[in-house]
Amino acid sequence: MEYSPHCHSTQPVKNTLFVFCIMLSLWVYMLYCCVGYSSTTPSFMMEERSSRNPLRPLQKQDLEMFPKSQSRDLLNNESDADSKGDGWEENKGDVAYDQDSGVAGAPNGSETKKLPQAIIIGVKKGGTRALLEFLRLHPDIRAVGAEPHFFDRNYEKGLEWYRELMPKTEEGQLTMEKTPSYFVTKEVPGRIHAMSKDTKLIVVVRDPVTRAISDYTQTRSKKPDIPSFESLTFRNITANLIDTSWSAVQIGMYARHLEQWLQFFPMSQLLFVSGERLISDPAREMARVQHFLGLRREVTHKHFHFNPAKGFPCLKRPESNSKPHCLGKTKGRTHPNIHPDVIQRLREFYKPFNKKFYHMTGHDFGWD
Ligand SMILES: Nc1ncnc2c1ncn2[C@@H]1O[C@H](COP(=O)(O)OS(=O)(=O)O)[C@@H](OP(=O)(O)O)[C@H]1O
Repeated sequence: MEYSPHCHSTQPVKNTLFVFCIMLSLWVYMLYCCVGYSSTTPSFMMEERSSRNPLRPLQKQDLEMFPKSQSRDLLNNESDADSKGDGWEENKGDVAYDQDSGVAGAPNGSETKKLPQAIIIGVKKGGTRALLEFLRLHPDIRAVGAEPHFFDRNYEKGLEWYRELMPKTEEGQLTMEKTPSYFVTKEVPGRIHAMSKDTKLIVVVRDPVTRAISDYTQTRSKKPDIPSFESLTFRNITANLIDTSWSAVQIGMYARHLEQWLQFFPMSQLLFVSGERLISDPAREMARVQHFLGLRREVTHKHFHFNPAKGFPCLKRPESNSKPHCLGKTKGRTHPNIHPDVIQRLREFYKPFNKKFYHMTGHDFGWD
């Protein structure tokens, strides 16, 4: 056998090649792992979401619609529990009232998402949630449960973004939403008019003094250390000067805000619902609202059951024996006792605004 020097000289090359191959395999394996990990990241997010809502994967709009911090005004513009659509206390899992879930009345092919034809534009703490939930009993109304805040906080997202938030409707059904801050936001009337000059506007109004206390009570429930209602009410207590820059006071100057709306809409397109009567005689107030919306009177006294312990009407389904459904704990909070002199001073302050408001609307709400 012939000895080959060539054979000896190729051995180191083979070794180097072998090491190179192993390193290359390791490198490819590591690369594969990295790509594999990043592709699983979104599905982790979906899993987390789907454990809470098995019907729908996480969507971009879920992250954008209610940014964590919406706070602007330390004392009043805090993100409200109601913004998320704080519904009925006892109907968790009750599909009959849950229009957003897509479970009740499964959509058929003819359903589409439309921009709202009617909007509850205010006022904060007026009883807007109760009104929206009462309206949702009507078969010809579909409403988004959460407050979209499109015309005041999300306008730059565009009308398509807004339309996407709406529930699907069939021909002849009305689309609605409620965002109580619209009534007091200067830019909103013009923006709603630009969407549709025919939009019907509903305002639930309540005695401005009680409304201010309700507003303060809500803020204090989240920030217990805020100053007293009395001290926030006055700009200068010795001069007896009311602080009109405090939004709890400012929102109740209804006549001022209404003037802004009347620059864009005729009075006939606005309906003022009494927050007080929505509690004492909900069926009558609902008859007015349904008439204004051009709908059959479907929601009637049969749907309401007054709960004496809560002091509010709750909803019942006339056709069933199930327990009436009441609004959740964030509605009907106990108000703090306010010094009677401060109440009296606020009453004097609001008197001219109320008088003007009664005159403008042609309706005495009986707050004075
Ligand atoms: N049926 C029924 N059940 C419970 N609560 C009712 C009802 N009807 C009207 N109200 C009154 O609604 C007040 C809250 O108003 P809003 O829903 O407009 O508040 S919010 O602006 O959306 O946070 C809330 O105010 P507070 O009592 O001050 O909490 C209620 O008085």
